[in-house]
Amino acid sequence: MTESQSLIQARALSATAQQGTIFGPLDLTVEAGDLVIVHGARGSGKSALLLALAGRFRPLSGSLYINGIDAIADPYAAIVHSSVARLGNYVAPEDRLTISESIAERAYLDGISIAAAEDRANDIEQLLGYCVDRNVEIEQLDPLTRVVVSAGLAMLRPTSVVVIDDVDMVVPHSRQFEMFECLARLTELDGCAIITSAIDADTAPAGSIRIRLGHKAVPYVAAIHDTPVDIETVDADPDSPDDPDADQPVDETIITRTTSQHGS
Ligand SMILES: Nc1ncnc2c1ncn2[C@@H]1O[C@H](COP(=O)(O)OP(=O)(O)OP(=O)(O)O)[C@@H](O)[C@H]1O
Repeated sequence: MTESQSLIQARALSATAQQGTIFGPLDLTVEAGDLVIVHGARGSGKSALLLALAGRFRPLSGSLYINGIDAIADPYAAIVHSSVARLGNYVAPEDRLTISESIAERAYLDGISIAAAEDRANDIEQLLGYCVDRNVEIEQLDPLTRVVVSAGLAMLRPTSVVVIDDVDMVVPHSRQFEMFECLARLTELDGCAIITSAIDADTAPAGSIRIRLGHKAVPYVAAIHDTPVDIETVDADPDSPDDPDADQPVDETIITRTTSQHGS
């Protein structure tokens, strides 16, 4: 059953629909503490790839291990090790619930006690160094806090892989570096990995893995890079608006890792 200690190990992973390739093929290795940013144009397959890396997309070609479990042969065993914080229009915290109510709802859905969920919420707040008023409704939160709370709710049940789609949808560009830093810090809670999607990844913090998908969900020749790799060192300075992948071909899947240390 166990192929490696990596949280995710994908080889030649791809998904295809009648219309053509949705994403891939790609090789990817994700370790504990990794923040991954899947980016690309609308329709490039970001949501589908996030679903796949959470063990919730079928059919897939290639191989995919989540926490050492073969997610293609045994998806129900694999999804126990992953959690979805936000996915397209299908999964998202309910706007009109308060934080307290959201914690209780997520506890119920994840089969843990409310007391255990509240303890975890306290641990998360301690890790991040700030508290959120539990009586505030989700829709009243500022956009950055809303993304971080979404991730936190998905981590009330200890998990290895958290996916959170469209993180840049509501958070202004000027705060995206801070948002990614918060998400990177959250990975320290259990040594999990957080996999996000965004249109751009120019605010990716140092140490994160960027996966740029080709622009079209149609057949294309993908450049496959075995990761983690240091294809290039990227200036993760939040003041630098340049997309480090901007000069790369747009029809390829490109995986890069910034400098080797988080936050360095
Ligand atoms: N299960 C599926 N079966 C068939 N086609 C699919 C499936 N999932 C996604 N697709 C198609 O794959 C393409 C990529 O969709 P996806 O939603 O993953 O892209 P995206 O990059 O997340 O887009 P957006 O930025 O708009 O959220 C779309 O054309 C979509 O219709």
